[in-house]
Amino acid sequence: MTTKNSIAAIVPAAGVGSRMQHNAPKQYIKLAGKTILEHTLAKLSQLPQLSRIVVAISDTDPYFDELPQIDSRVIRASGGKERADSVLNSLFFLEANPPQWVLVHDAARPLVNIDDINTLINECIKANEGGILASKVKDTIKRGHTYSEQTVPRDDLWQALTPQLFKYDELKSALQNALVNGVTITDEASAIEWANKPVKLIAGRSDNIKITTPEDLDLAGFLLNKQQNESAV
Ligand SMILES: Nc1ccn([C@@H]2O[C@H](COP(=O)(O)OP(=O)(O)OP(=O)(O)O)[C@@H](O)[C@H]2O)c(=O)n1
Ligand SMILES: C[C@](O)(CO)[C@H](O)COP(=O)(O)O
Repeated sequence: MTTKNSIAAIVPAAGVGSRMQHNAPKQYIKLAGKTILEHTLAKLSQLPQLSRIVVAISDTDPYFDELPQIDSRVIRASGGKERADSVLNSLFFLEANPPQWVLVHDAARPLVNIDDINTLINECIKANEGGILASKVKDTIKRGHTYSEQTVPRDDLWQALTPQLFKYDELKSALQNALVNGVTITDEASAIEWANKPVKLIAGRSDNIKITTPEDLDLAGFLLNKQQNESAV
């Protein structure tokens, strides 16, 4: 029996961080005194409406179990080959006692704003539709490889962020069907779109960056320190 409007978080944290070119997966890089994953989990622990926080971790990850416990709701699940596989594994992990909604948030996005997450949750539950945090594209976008072939009209272009919030049953079936059909899935919304279901776009702060390459670290470290100083006041 699924509790109405119950929400479980899923945190994909099983990547290797190849683009970061670091000797450990990027989610374990320390910024402002804690690992990126600890910062992200500390953010989600500020959401009382989350029943569980499932963290998808590689089975060969030697770091996660060494971290201090952030929140009693945090549970380790097995990651997968790709991000979508890690999310689907986490959905299967929850199937014995499924929530109504799942909030999927990248471990690599520790800067997320709590008010943005609450807005996403409130708007989606009010509309009874899934949705994502996204930020309007601010730059001119070009399509091409080594030469610009096209300037892409940007009036209705958004950059998808996380969290992404969807009904448990809808996301599980959409992800399974998309992956079985060989569809490239880089976020949960792309699976939901493939299933021809609506995805609400909720404007979120553009400093909710995904820490991906080395040049992201200085900015992320500065912003995490700033957030910690602000919350200490
Ligand atoms: N098989 C995977 C791959 C990625 N992720 C997670 O998905 C999030 C976003 O993915 P990305 O930024 O691409 O992380 P990596 O895959 O680790 O980075 P890279 O592509 O540079 O290897 C990260 O928190 C990452 O840990 C995951 O849980 N399982
Ligand atoms: C889910 C995501 O963060 C939305 O922008 C993005 O698609 C993850 O992509 P990645 O290549 O797995 O980092």
